[in-house]
Amino acid sequence: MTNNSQVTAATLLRAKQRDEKTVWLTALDATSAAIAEAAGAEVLLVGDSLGMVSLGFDSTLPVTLDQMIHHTAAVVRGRKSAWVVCDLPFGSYQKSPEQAFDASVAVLQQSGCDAVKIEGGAHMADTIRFLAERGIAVVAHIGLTPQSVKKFGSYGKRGKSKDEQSQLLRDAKAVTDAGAVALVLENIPAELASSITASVAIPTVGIGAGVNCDAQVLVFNDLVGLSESNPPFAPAYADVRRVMGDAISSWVADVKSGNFPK
Ligand SMILES: Nc1nc(=O)c2c([nH]1)NC[C@@H]1CN(c3ccc(C(=O)N[C@@H](CCC(=O)O)C(=O)O)cc3)CN21
Ligand SMILES: CC(C)C(=O)C(=O)O
Ligand SMILES: [Mg+2]
Repeated sequence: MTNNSQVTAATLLRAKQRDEKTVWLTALDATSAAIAEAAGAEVLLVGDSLGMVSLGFDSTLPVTLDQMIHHTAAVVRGRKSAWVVCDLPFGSYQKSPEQAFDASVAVLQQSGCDAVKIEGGAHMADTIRFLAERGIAVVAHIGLTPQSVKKFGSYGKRGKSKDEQSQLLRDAKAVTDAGAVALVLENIPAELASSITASVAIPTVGIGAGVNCDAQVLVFNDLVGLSESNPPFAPAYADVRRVMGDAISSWVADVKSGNFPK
């Protein structure tokens, strides 16, 4: 899937059916979108993790719908053919299907993105169905759901007990039946992610969920080594934080010593 045609939900479904991996990456703005897409990312997820990696919050809870729209519109301006998904932020969709519909309409109209993502399983199935029946592409997200960190108290692995594992399997089926077009599986055992992937028709997108998912996603800043620290499941493939720091400190030294401009 490396041509320039527009990526759609159907592209991702076809890839699952052909057993081809797809690559998702978060993007924050037009620059990160262009870099990610040029390097081969097929889906750009404007994750609410941007509240932590770009906006300096200590969780994703303070992120607002307007902030998500602002960043998503920039990502849309920076992409060429990638599918752009916007995380609906905490508080913008949990109250009712109608509230989720209004938030989705605002995001789709004001940013030009392609799909919305919501956290939650069986308890969000009515909302997913409400949106899907009205023509909205919805990505679901189960396992570790960071917007519930105040309830669970940590970002630890989910699906460790048998009970939790069967609940997550039920969640995956419920969001699939409700019409979700893809399903993010975050920080769950690889074997569980593997059985979920085999038991649902829609593509699964793993982050900390092992190799047997249909797609993988990471947070842009973690992947390039720009974050101060990474989750245990997110390896840094470069040390961009050091590269940037070195460039800036060389320039600072040149300014101080009168060697800039030359
Ligand atoms: N930069 C960044 N990358 C992410 O992947 C990310 C964010 N931010 N912000 C929102 C959430 C939070 N995420 C996290 C953060 C920490 C762990 C982590 O350290 N997990 C440990 C256990 C931690 C604990 O028990 O408190 C683990 O072993 O799973 C996992 C996911 C994933 N998401
Ligand atoms: C890591 C992905 C799945 C996410 O929800 C985010 O970046 O906010
Ligand atoms: Mg998120």
